[in-house]
Amino acid sequence: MATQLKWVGQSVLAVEKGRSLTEVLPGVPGALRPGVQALTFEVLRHLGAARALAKQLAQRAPAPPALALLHSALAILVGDEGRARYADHTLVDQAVEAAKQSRDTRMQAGFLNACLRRFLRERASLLQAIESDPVARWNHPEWWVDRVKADHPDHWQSVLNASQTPGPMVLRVNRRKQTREAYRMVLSSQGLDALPLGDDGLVLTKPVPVEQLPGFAQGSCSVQDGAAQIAAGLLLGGREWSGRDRVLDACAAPGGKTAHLLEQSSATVLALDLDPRRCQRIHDNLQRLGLSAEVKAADAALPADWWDGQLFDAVLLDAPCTASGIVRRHPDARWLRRSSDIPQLALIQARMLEALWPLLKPGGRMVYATCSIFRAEGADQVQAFLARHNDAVEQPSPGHLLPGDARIHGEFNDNVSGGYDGFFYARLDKALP
Ligand SMILES: C[S@@+](CC[C@H](N)C(=O)[O-])C[C@H]1O[C@@H](n2cnc3c(N)ncnc32)[C@H](O)[C@@H]1O
Repeated sequence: MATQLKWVGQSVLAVEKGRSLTEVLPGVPGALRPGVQALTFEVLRHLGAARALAKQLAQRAPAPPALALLHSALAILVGDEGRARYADHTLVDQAVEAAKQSRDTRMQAGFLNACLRRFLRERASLLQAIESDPVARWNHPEWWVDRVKADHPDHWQSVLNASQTPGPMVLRVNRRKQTREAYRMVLSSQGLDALPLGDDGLVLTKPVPVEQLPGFAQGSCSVQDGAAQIAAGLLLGGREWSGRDRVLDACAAPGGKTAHLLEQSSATVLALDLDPRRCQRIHDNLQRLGLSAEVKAADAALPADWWDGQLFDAVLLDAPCTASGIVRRHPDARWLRRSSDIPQLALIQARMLEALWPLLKPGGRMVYATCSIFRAEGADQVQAFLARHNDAVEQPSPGHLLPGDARIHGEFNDNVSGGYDGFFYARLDKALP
């Protein structure tokens, strides 16, 4: 366990320095990676409390590598999963061993030992001392807590709590290969229980590695949260689509929603993404699922560079955003983001909406989506767009889906478990002249 903790400390240090776990985790030795990932997620979910406790325990902070290890051990000691998995004294012993394993932290092993043992002795009073600190209480940066309060005054606590719970593993059944019910039976025959969600979704009662999913390599299903699975039906619902219909998926990589559009319709899809490496992932996903689309690496906000001049029947704009809705799956995001990211991203989203609206046929439809809970990237963005375009007609849409409590979302709520990621959806139809 000491070696695992050493890697956890290094991963947390990398996040504290501004690197994302998606970049960092591939550097962890393969055999250790699943355990290190699970523990690092646990640490990041309790980093606010751990930082506040470390300040109580050490008047002068040690060098960053030792501080990251101290934060890691404290976060595991206060987190529910860590407490369930390890006896307190074992964890402290192993954290001290971890410190001894690295040149960067070896000199601080004694200091770490003293801080952690003091925490065990004085746990109740130390936890009381940090109680009124919002960052320690909610384990998100203060600006984030304030923003969620302002944007969702009736639900802010449940939204912040939802970020502390790992999301369920949700599959999207490839309806071109089999019905959802048929695939559910196949899963069940292999001892995997799942409940239906939305049009094509199955929520596994217990997550498994994708290699254990029957037919995964042959394209029977994909892994995609229930909230992300709403896009295709919202864009395509209520009419038939043939190969003559042209659909643009403007920010498509890695191709989750592109594939769902193709599984649900025969429309001709153009999938764009700015990042050529991520475009390769669209190709790979479509190939595995037995689907095809035209894929282009291009800037959606600059149609002059890639558009052939033919109007689209439908446009999906799944815009780049803060990803504030999916923090339960990416617990590093809250510590990496800055509040200034919100207006910057909102400006990019507004530019994309402006650039793509003229490419839509009169009578055509656009779905604007972000995996964000912030209103500036959702409801406010769309209201501003509607004020600028009197040919845009807002259709019934889910609006802001909040993680952890989707029961508040009326007619779009088929999510009895409340298990969606946070998302925003608006469907805008272009009026006929
Ligand atoms: C939320 S992700 C899309 C997820 C995707 N729709 C799916 O369901 O798998 C946003 C994507 O937008 C891409 N992107 C960012 N700026 C862009 C731009 N100016 N033009 C096109 N794509 C862009 C990013 O590379 C990223 O892949």
